[in-house]
Amino acid sequence: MLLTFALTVLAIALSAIFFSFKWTKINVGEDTKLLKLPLIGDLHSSPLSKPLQNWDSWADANGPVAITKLFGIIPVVVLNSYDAVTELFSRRSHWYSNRPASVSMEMITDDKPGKSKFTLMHDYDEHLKLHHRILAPSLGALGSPRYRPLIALESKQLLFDLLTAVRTSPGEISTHSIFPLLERTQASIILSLHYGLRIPDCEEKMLHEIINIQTQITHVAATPGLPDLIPALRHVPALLSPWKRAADKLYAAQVDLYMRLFNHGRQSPGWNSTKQAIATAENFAVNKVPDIDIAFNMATSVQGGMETFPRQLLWLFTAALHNPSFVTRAHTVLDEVVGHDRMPRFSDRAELKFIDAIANEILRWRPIAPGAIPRRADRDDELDGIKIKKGVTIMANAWAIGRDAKVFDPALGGLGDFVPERWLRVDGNGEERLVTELPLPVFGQGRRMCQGKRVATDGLYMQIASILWAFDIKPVNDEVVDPWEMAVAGFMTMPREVKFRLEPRGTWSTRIIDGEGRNVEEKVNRLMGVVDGET
Ligand code: HEM
Repeated sequence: MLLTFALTVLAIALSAIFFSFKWTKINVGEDTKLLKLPLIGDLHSSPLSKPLQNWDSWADANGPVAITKLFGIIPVVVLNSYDAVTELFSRRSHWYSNRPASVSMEMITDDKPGKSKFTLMHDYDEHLKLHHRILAPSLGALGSPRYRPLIALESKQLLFDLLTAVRTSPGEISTHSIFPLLERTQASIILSLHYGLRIPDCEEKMLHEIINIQTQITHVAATPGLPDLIPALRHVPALLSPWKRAADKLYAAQVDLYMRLFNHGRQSPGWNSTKQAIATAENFAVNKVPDIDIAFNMATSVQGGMETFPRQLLWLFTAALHNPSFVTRAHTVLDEVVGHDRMPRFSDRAELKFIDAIANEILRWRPIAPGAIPRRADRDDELDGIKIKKGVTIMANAWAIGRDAKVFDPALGGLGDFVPERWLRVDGNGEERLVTELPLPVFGQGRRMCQGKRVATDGLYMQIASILWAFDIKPVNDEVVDPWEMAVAGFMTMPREVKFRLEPRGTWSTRIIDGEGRNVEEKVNRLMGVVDGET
């Protein structure tokens, strides 16, 4: 009891110091050092509205492996080159496949150190391997193509929703106003496939319930709290600990939501990832996997797919306003391959390499998680003469790796510029091919890399092809867009609000969208194996 009391007093004192420090920093003006990005924080002194502006010069000055101290106390190793990240996360993956300890993430899933129910934060042990195995049949090379028909149908509704927005309030189109439409599209794809749960419109109550929980979790993951600084605080009982009370409340809300979703998946007609996960767990696990464990495994995947994708796609509009020449080329290619009588399809993909080149360039140029999701070193090590201490946090700088001149040839276009052509090569037969050997660092690397990469790249192909087939993206009043302007959301960066004009490319495109973009629900139900009249 005495220990508890002492800890609480210490915590309150530290909390006061911590928050007064944060408050003072935040109120000193735009261009001073501020807490902006998780981990990257204020290391590189960029202005608040352009949080990555000085990140390139910081990485250049500090070399491929940089050791820095967050708040002057917490050491962080930043990997700024593809060679460095490949050496540690792929070749030495045995010691670099765990996340830094996150007491808060363990508290909000009511679990022990390294055992967060959230797959993303769990240590790489037999249990996590089982989680990966459970997801693989849905998200891996064999499973992910199942998503394509659904991605294609939801992209049709996306065009219909965008057209409706243009018709109802043409002057209001902006990255902020269309974000909910992109968010609905991705949520519907991911939730239909995980639980057989379609999201027909942006107002759907369940959509907002899920987003609300996800936002709270990302906030906890990206903003270390006092129990992360003083792990013993996790043992203070709820009665005395505001952190424990808040964590218990969030855990209870998650259990309630994830179990409802899990049961929906189990009971829905037709195939979905929940049913697949239950079957895989029965086949491979030595002991029965508790439902709650599978429910959190699904929820991690859902959050991975929903939070990232729409923010990444939003950069398409900024890129188009900043560098319209690629849109002109995309229109020419789409007109040749798809024409004006139908929407783009997955079967066009081999001839629409330029669309995949645009998708890859968006992921390279503006990786939404510029510092990826951090790892921890599990032994004392050394790289390029830099000593890495066991337990230290390691960050793969996806932003810098996408600008690594040893990997991406600057002769094909400035590495800070948006140049989709760098992803195309003419082979020995004179055929243009998509370059697949270059890395996409935004998905991470090694054993903990993104499990949903295929679903994400398939979605980008189809949604970019559909949007550019249907619309022209033009500036309002010749306004010049500054692509350095970004907002920070958890571990992610997204474009600041930009107004633009979304112009249908012709009556042919509006006619087809009006015809095919309505009543997607019925087709999705058929696809998902829902008998007419049932849901
Ligand atoms: C543009 C879209 C996406 C981006 C940028 C992205 C990015 C990431 C990153 C950076 C990681 C951590 C990688 C590492 O530590 O090396 C990750 C992990 C993960 N992602 Fe994604 N992701 C995307 C889409 C998706 C989708 C569509 C799904 C599923 C449907 C998904 C599921 C997951 C899962 C389950 C993990 C956890 C892997 C682990 O910790 O072992 N992601 N993602």
